[in-house]
Amino acid sequence: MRLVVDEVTVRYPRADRHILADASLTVEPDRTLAVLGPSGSGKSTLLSVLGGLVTPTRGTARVAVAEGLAPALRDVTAWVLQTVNVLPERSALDNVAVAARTRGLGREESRAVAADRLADVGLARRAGDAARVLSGGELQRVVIARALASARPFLLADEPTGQLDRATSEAVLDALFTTSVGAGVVVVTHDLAVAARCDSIVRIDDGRVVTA
Ligand SMILES: Nc1ncnc2c1ncn2[C@@H]1O[C@H](COP(=O)(O)OP(=O)(O)OP(=O)(O)O)[C@@H](O)[C@H]1O
Repeated sequence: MRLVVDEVTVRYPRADRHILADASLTVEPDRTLAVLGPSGSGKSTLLSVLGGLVTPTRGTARVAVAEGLAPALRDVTAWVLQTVNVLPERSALDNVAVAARTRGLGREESRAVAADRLADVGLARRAGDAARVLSGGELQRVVIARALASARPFLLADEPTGQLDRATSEAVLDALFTTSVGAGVVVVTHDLAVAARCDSIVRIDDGRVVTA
């Protein structure tokens, strides 16, 4: 299974310019891909196209499968966003279990999956703590555990280490890259050190995706 963006142009309603223009990209399973580019160049927009949240004005974005009916982009992607969308009063475990529930798992099974994924990112001992008492780096690992708990084949990470210092950022990236083995991972970043840890790097240049 691959994610394929084919000559996609995106122009937001009432915007006076194209954000993406004939952008093409393939996201491979089991590979990590960094997307670089200046602020406003369309990195998050490209990620939203890959996640099926933004429909291209022209061109296509789709899941390509070897045989059978291709699933929708939304059904094969999970998001690692910055931590604003964590429920602060709920425990780390509850926050992660929510994603397992969306897979149709029952309550107890979801909690068991959540506990496993929190252990994967090194947070087993914080599972019962309310999200609001966790540090920024810990919260970001909760967000990764939540994406992993949804068991989607592709992870879309938008500036996953944007607000973290170097050491914390390294720990978060370790969690992301070691636990996501088997998934295709797309990481939008400004940080060259983050990009250097990925299998390949592209840049958005004047609306197009170019190999960096
Ligand atoms: N829903 C929207 N409607 C109109 N314009 C939008 C919308 N979303 C983004 N834009 C505009 O599209 C451009 C690209 O935004 P995008 O968030 O994709 O860039 P980015 O490269 O991720 O930027 P940053 O690095 O600053 O997060 C910006 O000029 C932004 O204002």
